[in-house]
Amino acid sequence: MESSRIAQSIGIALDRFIKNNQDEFAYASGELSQLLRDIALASKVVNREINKAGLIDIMGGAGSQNNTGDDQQKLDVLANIRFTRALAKGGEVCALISEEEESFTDLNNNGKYVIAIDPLDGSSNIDVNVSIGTIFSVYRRKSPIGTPITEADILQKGSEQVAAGYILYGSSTMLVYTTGHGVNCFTHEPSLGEYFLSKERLIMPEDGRIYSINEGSANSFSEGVKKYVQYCKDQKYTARYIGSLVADFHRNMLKGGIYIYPSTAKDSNGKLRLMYECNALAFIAEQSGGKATDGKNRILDIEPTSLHQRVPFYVGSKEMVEKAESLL
Ligand SMILES: O=P(O)(O)OC[C@H]1O[C@](O)(COP(=O)(O)O)[C@@H](O)[C@@H]1O
Ligand SMILES: [Mg+2]
Ligand SMILES: [Mg+2]
Repeated sequence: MESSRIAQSIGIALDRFIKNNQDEFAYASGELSQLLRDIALASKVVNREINKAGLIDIMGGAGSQNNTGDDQQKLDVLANIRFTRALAKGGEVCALISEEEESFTDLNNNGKYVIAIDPLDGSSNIDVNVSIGTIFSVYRRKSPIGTPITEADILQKGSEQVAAGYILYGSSTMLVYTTGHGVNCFTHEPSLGEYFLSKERLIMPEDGRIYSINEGSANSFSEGVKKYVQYCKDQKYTARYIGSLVADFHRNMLKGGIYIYPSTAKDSNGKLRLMYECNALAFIAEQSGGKATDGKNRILDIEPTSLHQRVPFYVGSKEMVEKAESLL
């Protein structure tokens, strides 16, 4: 009796869900389904390694820097290898843009999709056992199959995404994604080694009472940002900042809140990268009823000019983002 109740209580498995919803995909011919499965598989391998962090030698710096000047952590490099390998083997992806690689990587010339990925998000939290993540965006290639990858394939606006998602390696491991038909969340069941649907067509609260911003840089915030932070305090909102974008975003999407990484004196365009952090979360935010801008412009309308460009990021509950914009 007990096992059937547990079986009943566990939602539908990711594979089955992808299959059942395949017709919703643009160009539904199975490749995008396979690609999502490849990402899920790689995330399980990375998850297993993260769970053993501290026991196996994956803590600490890798002794190298990536092209946005961040010190690479061993797990940044390892996660990058795992996802690159899984997508190369899967065969659906022609080019991969990664935070950890200077330029894009050619994978399968007959692949129909281009992926932009932040293999490990929240690197500063790896060694201290705080939630971290992976972020990915999926685009259709523009150039004919079998021909060389072009700039048009690589530098696409966020509004061109056919799918986007993230994996949150937290108290439980979750895969959250959209293909433009709402946002669905899957939770990893360790003993079965499979993802199961835990939240379907998730809706972000229109308003909220949580604000997430690194006030350590407050001295270099613009007057508008200072005004909005003060407004949040006057409203007695709760300040929450994990320092892992995926984790802060996920909490605010469930509870209602706003995450802000503004331009600062140090980074006039903020810190976060358009192609493999902001576009994916902007797509998910909008698909769950939220909003994502750079303070003025819709993130998904920003024309990318380089692989690793940064943008100021205001994302979360619609009314909170609009309030922030009104004070900027
Ligand atoms: O320490 P800061 O300046 O607040 O920055 C934290 C932000 O930087 C990031 O760690 C950047 O991402 P990466 O770890 O992938 O480089 C975000 O996850 C996080 O929100
Ligand atoms: Mg990141
Ligand atoms: Mg990263």
